[in-house]
Amino acid sequence: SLPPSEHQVVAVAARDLNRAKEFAQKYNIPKAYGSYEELAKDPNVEVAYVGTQHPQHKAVVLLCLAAGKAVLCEKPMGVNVAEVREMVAEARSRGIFLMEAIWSRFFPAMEALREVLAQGIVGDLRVARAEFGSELSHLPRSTDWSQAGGSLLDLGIYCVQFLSTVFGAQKPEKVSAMGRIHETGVDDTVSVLLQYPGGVHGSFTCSITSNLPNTAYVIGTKGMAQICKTWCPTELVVNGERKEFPPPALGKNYNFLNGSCMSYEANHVRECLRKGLKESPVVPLAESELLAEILEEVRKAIGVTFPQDK
Ligand SMILES: NC(=O)C1=CN([C@@H]2O[C@H](COP(=O)(O)OP(=O)(O)OC[C@H]3O[C@@H](n4cnc5c(N)ncnc54)[C@H](OP(=O)(O)O)[C@@H]3O)[C@@H](O)[C@H]2O)C=CC1
Ligand SMILES: O=C1OC[C@@H](O)[C@H](O)[C@H]1O
Repeated sequence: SLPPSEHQVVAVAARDLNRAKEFAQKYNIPKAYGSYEELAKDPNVEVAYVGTQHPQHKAVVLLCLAAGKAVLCEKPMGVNVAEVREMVAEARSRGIFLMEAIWSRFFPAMEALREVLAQGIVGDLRVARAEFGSELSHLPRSTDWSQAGGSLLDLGIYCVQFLSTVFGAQKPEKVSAMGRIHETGVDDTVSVLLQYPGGVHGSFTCSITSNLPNTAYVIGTKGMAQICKTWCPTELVVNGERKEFPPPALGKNYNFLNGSCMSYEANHVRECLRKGLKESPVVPLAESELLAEILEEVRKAIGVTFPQDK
């Protein structure tokens, strides 16, 4: 969907060559590989987008960094803090660009919200809340404990990143949580309360079995700003005034809502690379580590561990 003079998908890899070929043929991608290693060696690949399931992110990210590729890795970048710190350290030591694909931050509605907050239109902040609950039984990975399933890492991260955006990537002073645990051992539904510096409160609920309203809002001394669809917002309401930001209409089908908006983060990565940046100012690596710390603290509070935590 982006100008070929700026973005070209030059290769795709899967653990199975036939599936990679099938995908390449469907999307007119010149090269298909039967392993991630082969893609990482391809000199035509400048940036690797890692879209494996959560536990496989780290291995593929490290592989691509070692091959000198800039990396855009899907959220959550790691299953736990240790994984994220390892990837961040590797990218920094090699001086190679790495970004966690928190695509929400590149939606025009989120950019508009950041502007509203910067201008003080809702006054001094007091409370922020986010929700992301979606019945995900159609996604086997969502309840697969071996694949670090559950709501926190998959959906809760969007809520935490929203609160972190609102509260300036500050570390919460206190976190308390309660969770409903799925029969497979993953977190099913989790509600979290966070106290940020200055006595301001953040809270969120995430769920893989309940369809929640999925709005996110921030309230200050002069009013309220609210976005629809916490993870892929196309609407911002500020003190009752609604503004729409329709997604690019590309006439294609996507597996997930507002899929055409992934182009926003791809454009951002290109801008960062053209400026010679080694990380994104919008999704800084230190903030990816902070998000992982918060998610891990919540998992500990509700008693959920994954195989990758050993
Ligand atoms: N930004 C967004 O809107 C979205 C982001 N995501 C994120 O993208 C990532 C992928 O999600 P999604 O596309 O739904 O995942 P899928 O279930 O489609 O799996 C993606 C790939 O992961 C690999 N994989 C699957 N199962 C295993 C396994 N057991 N062991 C090793 N590798 C495996 C496969 O790669 P191969 O082809 O090589 O076999 C598969 O193609 C997740 O981290 C998720 O958080 C997901 C949806 C939306
Ligand atoms: O990132 C995501 O956004 C949409 C959800 O349905 C999906 O499971 C999640 O990975």
